[in-house]
Amino acid sequence: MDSDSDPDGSHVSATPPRDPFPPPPRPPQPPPVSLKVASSSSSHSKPKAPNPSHKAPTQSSLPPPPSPLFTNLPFRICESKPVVFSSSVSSFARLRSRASLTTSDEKLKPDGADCVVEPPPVVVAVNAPPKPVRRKPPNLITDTITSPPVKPPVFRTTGNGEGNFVKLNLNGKRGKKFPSKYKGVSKSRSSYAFRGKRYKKKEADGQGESLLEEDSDLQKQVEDEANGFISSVEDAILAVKAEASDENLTKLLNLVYGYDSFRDGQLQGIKMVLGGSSTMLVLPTGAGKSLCYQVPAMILPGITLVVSPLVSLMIDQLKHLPSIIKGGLLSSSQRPEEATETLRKLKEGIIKVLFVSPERLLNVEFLSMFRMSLSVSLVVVDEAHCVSEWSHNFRPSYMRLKASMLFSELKAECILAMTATATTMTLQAVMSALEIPSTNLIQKSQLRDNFELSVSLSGANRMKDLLILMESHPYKEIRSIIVYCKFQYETDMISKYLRDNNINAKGYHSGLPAKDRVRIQESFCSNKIRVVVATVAFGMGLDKGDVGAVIHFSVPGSLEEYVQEIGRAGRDGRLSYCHLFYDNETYLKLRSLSHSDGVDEYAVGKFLTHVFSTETKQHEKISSLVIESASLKFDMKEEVMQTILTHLELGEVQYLRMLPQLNVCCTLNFHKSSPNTLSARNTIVAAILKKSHVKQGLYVFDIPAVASSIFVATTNVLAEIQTLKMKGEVTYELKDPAFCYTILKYPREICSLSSHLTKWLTEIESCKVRKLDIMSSAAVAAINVSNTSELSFGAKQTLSLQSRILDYFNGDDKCDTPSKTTQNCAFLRADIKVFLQSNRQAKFTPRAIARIMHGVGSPAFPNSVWSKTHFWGRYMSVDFRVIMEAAQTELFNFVDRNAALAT
Ligand SMILES: Nc1ncnc2c1ncn2[C@@H]1O[C@H](COP(=O)(O)OP(=O)(O)OP(=O)(O)O)[C@@H](O)[C@H]1O
Repeated sequence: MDSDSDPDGSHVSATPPRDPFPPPPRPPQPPPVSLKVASSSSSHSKPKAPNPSHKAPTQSSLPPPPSPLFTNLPFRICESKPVVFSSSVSSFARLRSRASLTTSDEKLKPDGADCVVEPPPVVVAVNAPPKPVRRKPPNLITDTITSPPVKPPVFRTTGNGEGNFVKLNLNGKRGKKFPSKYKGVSKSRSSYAFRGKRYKKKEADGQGESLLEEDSDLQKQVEDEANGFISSVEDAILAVKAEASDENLTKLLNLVYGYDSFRDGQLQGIKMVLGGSSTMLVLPTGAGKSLCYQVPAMILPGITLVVSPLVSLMIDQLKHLPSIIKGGLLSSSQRPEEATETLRKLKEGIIKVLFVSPERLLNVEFLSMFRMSLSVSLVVVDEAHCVSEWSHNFRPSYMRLKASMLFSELKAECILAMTATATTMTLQAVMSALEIPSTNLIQKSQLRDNFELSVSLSGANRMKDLLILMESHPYKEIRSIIVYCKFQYETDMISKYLRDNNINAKGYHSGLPAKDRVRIQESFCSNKIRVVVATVAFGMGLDKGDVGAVIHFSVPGSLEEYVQEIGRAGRDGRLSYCHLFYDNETYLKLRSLSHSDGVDEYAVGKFLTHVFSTETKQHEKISSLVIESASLKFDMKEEVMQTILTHLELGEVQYLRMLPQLNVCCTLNFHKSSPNTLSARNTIVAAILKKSHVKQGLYVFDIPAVASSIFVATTNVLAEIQTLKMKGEVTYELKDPAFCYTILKYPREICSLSSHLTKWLTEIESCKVRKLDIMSSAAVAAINVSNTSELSFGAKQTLSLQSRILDYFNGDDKCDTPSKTTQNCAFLRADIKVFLQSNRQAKFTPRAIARIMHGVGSPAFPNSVWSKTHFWGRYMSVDFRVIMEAAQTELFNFVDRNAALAT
């Protein structure tokens, strides 16, 4: 970790916060002692009521904090003339030199005396008119005023620490001691340790005994404090159980989290859940949605299951659970021992909140465990927009989270779906899948109002523009910054460029080893790294309060993505800066990439024929589809095939049932007994011998085929060969990851099914493109805001983007936005003709040709091969559909010409 910090970084982290009246820090946590432990203890010393004078000063009780005005944007990003899409865009550097002429910047520094910012006159709350907001100043590195000391309340530990995360040893630091149960009471502990040293010396002086007594007094005091804390939490829980009043809930909140009041929407959500009503909760990023399931989890009798799309997100959420709530995690990427340990704790009733991936949740064994012995009070669907194919982040596995399944299989009593970014259409889809009545929607503004949003038009000099931005006020003073890019290579390139220019930056993307990613995130959170240059892989669920700026190096794929990413900034409520570099080339590149998941009816038909082709139409037979070869054969990405299969399982007709993914090809080597001897006493080995072919003395077979032939599950076959391996009888190797499924019903005709599926997938593809167009048009509109009224250019850009975002989330996102692609091109057809003639050996579809013309690879036409063609990416600016139509015509002509030549 040390290698990540450099002199620049340590300077950044050492600088005290600028704000003389900082918002209360995340309150200290109580000692990590579970309710279960507490209930066995009878001697509770009642806690002292937290002394109000010990609380951190709240915003309302203090003079208004200094805050910059909108007009303090450091530069005028662009003149208010319409954007012209050409490569010769105005450079940011030139724009900045124009900006330096505006004098207001100098006068209105963000740390300047008590200026209170009036909020922009835009409705930011759906249900409420805009209120004047007192903005907190941004987090800056040049702060010189130290914060007033904040005395922690008595029973809470300092910081949230590692909480449950460490106890479950999820960080993999095996061999390290678990932190002390009373780790939180750090002061007492350290003085205890110190005294331990003194004790040795004093012992010699004959004073050891009295010190020993003193130490045990301290230990007792710590234990009493912990017990007292638990006792008061238990009392507060009992009070809420008796009456879930605002007062009782607020008491519990204060006790466990140290917060004085609930934020907008929290109390409403908690009460709905406690009342057993399934609820859809839409609150902005950083609004505190997690609290809406954590508080009920303390009250409700059964387990709270939290379904999350990403393991990193789950780990983060587990880490942030208050220590009083015992949590656990189950995901498919876990080691078996970890999963076993979590399951044990679940069965013993130790775990109250279980984070689980959707795949794991729907695992047959998992479901049966719940059915048999565990009761689920609440199922939380986090990032619930993933349920809908109309969201920016659709996950096929989330499609399985249907209310019918959650209620019938898990016997869940209530569902809480949460998101910060969902359009009306997405919300409808989510609520319908989860059977949440429209009356149970709690929706607040989907955008916080502490962002200063800006956009500039950029071009070939984007890196330079970024550097200029980061070296100008206020960015140069901001302590923590995230720069979002679209491509992995950009993160390395830009972070290096920034480092070369003395900015402490690190690149982050999903291609990095997990331990490096964890290290970078930790270094960023502890301010050892100032700037993280990341792809979308960074930040989901990241709750670092003092991120002062988010910069988009490239246009995001949708307004949802933009809102999620800027949502990492200003989570402490302070004013934060979000700048977006818009460039036409990236927009076109992303638009092309939006077509990479598209499919044709022809390919879907071929795929379905394969899925439903079994020698004998045998029901309950386990079929498999080897991912790599199928992907090549049908020219479809793995996710697309998974989406189709999931639809076949969960659509109006259930054609099949998905089984866990598996490496299906097994190569077996017999070592001790001969294969025939073993098969005589083992039915699975007998079936293996029947279904294998022998290659160089090794038996090669398909696991699902063997399992089907003797009517057992694939897991039984795997378990058996594993047992034989333990006995030294065999060794084996597995390969070919595959989708496995059992057919329940054969479609009457493949044609109409493939046409129906293609229509659905094409709508999803168009939805993706439309989202990018809407994002792009919002950015361009902000660049083009006129600068005639008294509002500053920065304020106008903020207003422009805010209103676009809110309109989008509240309105009809199906409306068409004019595309910036060209609809025709004189040489297109002639070029396609030449392309076909020079690649006679390949079998193209119109889509494959359009992808090549757009410079987008696919499984059957990979970049590595096709980027060498002269036409690669040549028609990126021409609408994809226009190219497909031209390609179709030319393909027909090509076939006709060849047929004519042949006759
Ligand atoms: N009532 C409250 N008062 C003060 N702080 C709060 C309150 N509720 C939550 N918080 C704090 O707000 C921060 C953000 O909470 P949380 O991570 O739950 O947000 P979120 O809505 O899930 O955001 P995202 O959608 O971006 O993940 C946390 O640090 C949390 O402790």
